[in-house]
Amino acid sequence: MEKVALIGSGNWGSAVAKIVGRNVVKFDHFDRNVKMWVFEEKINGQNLTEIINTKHENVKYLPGIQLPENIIACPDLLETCRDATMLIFVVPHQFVTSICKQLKGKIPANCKAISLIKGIDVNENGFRLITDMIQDSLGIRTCVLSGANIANEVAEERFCETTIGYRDRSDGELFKQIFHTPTFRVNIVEDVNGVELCGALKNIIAVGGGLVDGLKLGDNTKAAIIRIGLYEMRKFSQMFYKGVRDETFFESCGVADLITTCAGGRNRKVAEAHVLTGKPFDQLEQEMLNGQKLQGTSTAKDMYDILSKKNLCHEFPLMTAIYRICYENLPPITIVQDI
Ligand SMILES: NC(=O)c1ccc[n+]([C@@H]2O[C@H](COP(=O)([O-])OP(=O)(O)OC[C@H]3O[C@@H](n4cnc5c(N)ncnc54)[C@H](O)[C@@H]3O)[C@@H](O)[C@H]2O)c1
Ligand SMILES: O=P(O)(O)OC[C@H](O)CO
Repeated sequence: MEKVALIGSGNWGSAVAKIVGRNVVKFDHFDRNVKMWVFEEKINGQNLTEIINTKHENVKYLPGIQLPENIIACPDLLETCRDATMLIFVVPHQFVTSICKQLKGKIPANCKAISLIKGIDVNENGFRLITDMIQDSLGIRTCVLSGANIANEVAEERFCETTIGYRDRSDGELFKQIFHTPTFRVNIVEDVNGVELCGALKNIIAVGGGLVDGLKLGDNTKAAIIRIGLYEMRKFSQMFYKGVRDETFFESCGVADLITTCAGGRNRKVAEAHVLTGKPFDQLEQEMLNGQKLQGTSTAKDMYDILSKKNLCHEFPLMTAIYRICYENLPPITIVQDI
């Protein structure tokens, strides 16, 4: 019997909880109850976990969407994961290190994981993919899921696709069972690194998409940013991870996610507001996202740290320009002057 646990309950975590809660009851080999770890907070004096478990709605991060009653919100990370055999990591990437530290040695040996996180981990020793962090620190095989998946649209059951990257095909197929629905179509591919890098790097390009929207440069410019962005994403991925496949960039995790995120994502929205108001990104994140996290600016910084250390900035002019606009106060128009 497989037992699924969700680590995270933000906008995407809650949308995914709706899918997973409904899917596990369709198969005999899944336990029907799914615990979901919630980073506890008070909403009008009441714990968010209590609200989710009574109202069956995450009123802060996914308001208006009913969650299945077999999704059980839990404020204790170890309690959530203690007897799980399938872990779904769906938190902003900056929190993964601390979560893995807490889980080390505390989860069953037969556990498998999947990361729905779009970001990379950079420290003084270099950078790591989130799936590698989870796999190395917990000693469990880890897949990745990434695609053109704006959480609210997925939660409203509007048709879309997504991509699961696996190392072991049986893991890919098992995870597909808990995610695939007629309106959330899953394709599985044997390219964990490629799928994950697409999801992480597209957040930087989404900031670029928002900058050109704020500058009102029009659709041709936006298309150019998307094309150059896709080119730099593939170049970086294949430069650092030799097995990354060209075909992965044609999956939902690749070109489709880039289009969606440059059209309707949070990174795009906040970057546009940065141009229109002149306010810094961290202030706009606070003002506009109601506790949700922006990933694109911090990933742009992470990328710049990697590229500058390796003297490669000139090979990635778009990502470098986006970093400089976000962190060195360069005027937004330099996005089209420096590429
Ligand atoms: N929202 C989307 O449309 C979407 C879609 C696909 C992928 N993703 C990716 O999914 C991942 C999770 O994003 P999200 O949208 O679910 O989150 P979010 O930005 O909506 O919410 C932030 C979450 O972080 C939690 N949090 C705050 N402080 C914390 C701490 N110290 N430790 C642990 N958790 C803390 C909050 O409680 C909240 O659940 C990200 O990597 C994101 O890029 C998001
Ligand atoms: O809202 P964003 O910019 O974090 O993007 C959300 C998803 O990653 C789109 O697939």
